[in-house]
Amino acid sequence: MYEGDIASVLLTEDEIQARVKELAVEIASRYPVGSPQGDLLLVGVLKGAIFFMTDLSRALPIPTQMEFMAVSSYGSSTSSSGVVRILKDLDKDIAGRNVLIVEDIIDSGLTLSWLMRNLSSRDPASLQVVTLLRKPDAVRTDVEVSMIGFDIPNEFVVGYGLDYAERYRDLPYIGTLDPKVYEGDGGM
Ligand SMILES: O=P(O)(O)OC[C@H]1O[C@H](OP(=O)(O)OP(=O)(O)O)[C@H](O)[C@@H]1O
Ligand SMILES: Nc1nc2[nH]cnc2c(=O)[nH]1
Repeated sequence: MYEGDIASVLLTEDEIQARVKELAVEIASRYPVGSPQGDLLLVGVLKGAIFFMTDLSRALPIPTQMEFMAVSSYGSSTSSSGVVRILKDLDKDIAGRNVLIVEDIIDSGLTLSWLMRNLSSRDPASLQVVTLLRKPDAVRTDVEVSMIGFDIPNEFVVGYGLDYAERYRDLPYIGTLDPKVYEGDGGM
């Protein structure tokens, strides 16, 4: 699939799945079952986190509920516009709940720091973040992310939910794109 478009495989399907299971154990140890705040509420950030969210929720040995929010700051470019837009808001009130934001990637950190501010203002009992991937620039942002799948180099990656111009999300692994794909698009 996508013959010739992928320059290198950064994380194989097996590596991703093994790490997701480890993260699930870590998360379960942080949230006691039967807490007065009810089941842990996973807030998946669409569209990129879709596969991470579904794999993680099924690997978690504790009951969870799911909400989704769609935000966009990239459009069809490979760098953040810096302007975060809500494309779909949560369906439910999160006041008093234990909320875990499920992100696919933290790159500039703009999306996450905006999300943290936005969701904190809705008075959850607790608000934490798990991200599958983190890039070097994200380390400089003010948001504390305690659960990280992989620290990756500063390269534009696709697959396992991550797209370039809406393509490649359906790859089961994470890889880098051959420059020929975005040359001429003005995206990089
Ligand atoms: O740390 P940042 O530089 O803000 O980048 C991270 C965000 O960028 C991607 O979303 P995108 O806006 O591309 O939307 P998508 O998930 O629908 O592809 C990704 O899913 C993160 O949410
Ligand atoms: N597909 C994709 N989306 C991103 N959003 C922020 N960084 C990235 C990246 O490296 N790849």
